[in-house]
Amino acid sequence: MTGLHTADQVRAAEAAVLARTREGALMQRAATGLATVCLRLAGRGAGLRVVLLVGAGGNGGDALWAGSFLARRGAAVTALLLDPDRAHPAGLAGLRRAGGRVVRDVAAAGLDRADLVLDGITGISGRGGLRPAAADAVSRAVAGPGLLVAVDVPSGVDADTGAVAGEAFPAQHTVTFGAVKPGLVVGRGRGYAGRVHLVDLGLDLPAPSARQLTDAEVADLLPDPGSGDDKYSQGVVGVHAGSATYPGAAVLCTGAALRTRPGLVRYAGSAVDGVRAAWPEAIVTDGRPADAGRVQAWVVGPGAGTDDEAQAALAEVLATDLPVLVDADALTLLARSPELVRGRAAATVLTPHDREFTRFGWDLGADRIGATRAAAADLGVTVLLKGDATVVADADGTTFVNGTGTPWLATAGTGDVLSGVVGALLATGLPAVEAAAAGAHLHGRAGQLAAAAGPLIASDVVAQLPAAVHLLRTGA
Ligand SMILES: NC(=O)C1=CN([C@@H]2O[C@H](COP(=O)(O)OP(=O)(O)OC[C@H]3O[C@@H](n4cnc5c(N)ncnc54)[C@H](O)[C@@H]3O)[C@@H](O)[C@H]2O)[C@@H](O)CC1
Ligand SMILES: Nc1ncnc2c1ncn2[C@@H]1O[C@H](COP(=O)(O)OP(=O)(O)O)[C@@H](O)[C@H]1O
Ligand SMILES: [K+]
Repeated sequence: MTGLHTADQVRAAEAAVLARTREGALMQRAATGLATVCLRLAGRGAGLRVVLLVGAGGNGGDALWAGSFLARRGAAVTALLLDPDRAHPAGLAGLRRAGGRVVRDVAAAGLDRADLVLDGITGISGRGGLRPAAADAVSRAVAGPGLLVAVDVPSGVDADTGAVAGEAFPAQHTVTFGAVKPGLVVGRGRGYAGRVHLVDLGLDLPAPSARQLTDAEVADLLPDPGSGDDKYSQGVVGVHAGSATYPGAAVLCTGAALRTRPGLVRYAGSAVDGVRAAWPEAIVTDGRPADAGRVQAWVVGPGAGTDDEAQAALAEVLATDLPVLVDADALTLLARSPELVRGRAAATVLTPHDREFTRFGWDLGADRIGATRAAAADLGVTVLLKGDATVVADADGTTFVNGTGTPWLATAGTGDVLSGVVGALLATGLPAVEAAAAGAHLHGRAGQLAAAAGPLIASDVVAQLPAAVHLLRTGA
């Protein structure tokens, strides 16, 4: 598990270490880790042309100390001071002692011929978009040839939310200290962080504010059937999806449920012919959900339409004492009568994309974790907010950020596949927030496998689910 810790959590943990170590020791530990990653990425120290973008705070201090370390390894290091009067004094003196050059004029920094640019403008205390001088230096760094490495957090990115208010440093790598911050893996910040490298500072951290699952953890949530299992004991999932006009959603959702946990999938709805033809393994009825037979969880909504019949089916499954996943058209219906889920005793999982999310009247600003948590608390449900980094939150605040997937998943029908995957996991009896987070992880891995063969369509993701389960278990 990767724990995601907020800036305040890291600051508090750092304060405890600062109180018992000599001055500067923690920063030098961070800077040594940073320089070590830089040497690995660059492949050499000798002759390396390094430019440090140095802001007014501790983040600039890290860059300066890492610069002295690199200079001692033979690198030609230039520090560009963006706020010269406030540059970290000890870090600056250290760099000068190591033979580094210090400039105030961006034109003199050599960004047009740098091998490596270290962004030490702002870290966890940065606020808002970059100020003009910093923004100018960043755009020159981007135009130049150097590898772009952010120190702790890409400057201009909010460490907690990933919000980017103006200009920001588009890092290829981010070397972060003590803990991974949420803003590096969610929202727009994810795109600015590039590959994230964690330098362990030995901090005593509290419980993380959010978590990212690993392959092995998701594999543990998907145990193989045992000798005592039969087709019912692994959890039976019911799917109410599709319509005569949109049979595809029913086929994708049912197929995804079968490919995730092929015990038994029951389908109820008007796309019955299409489902039967595609998946002879499913047990189908063209009647209402109540006619389908016993299930342990329901998926309702993909392609199901918003007519009276769809409304009745939604009300019917929500009136059961079973876990229910509400997606797509059923979200449009639910947004009109959210009282249907308030106070349900069994779990309800909502899987909106951005437009479906705002239909509930919830604000979706730049803080996707905060918005998802607030929505979950509002209705007392589990919310899975889709996106390039899908966020899952429970009403009690438990939060996961998904770390798998590919932009190729931005294609019609992949959301229907996700519903089937999560529905199947809900039927196995997993707590809703774990089923949703594990389902998003598995769906993303299946998408990555499908994308490896070229542009993917949603049925490719269904086809790759068994291989993705294998990958989670074996790493291969
Ligand atoms: N205190 C310590 O011993 C340690 C500090 N660490 C580093 O220190 C950082 C935190 O340092 P600070 O709290 O001093 O603050 P930061 O270095 O994160 O930045 C705050 C400074 O940047 C300026 N600033 C804020 N927003 C800006 C914007 N939009 N454009 C331009 N400038 C802006 C402010 O004037 C402020 O002085 C961490 O991210 C980490 O890199 C690490 O070295 C770990 C140890
Ligand atoms: N840029 C992206 N990068 C990664 N995954 C994405 C991206 N855009 C969308 N996805 C994923 O693709 C799926 C799309 O779901 P959805 O919008 O409901 O599509 P549909 O309704 O056509 O099935 C979600 O799982 C979402 O997280
Ligand atoms: K930075």
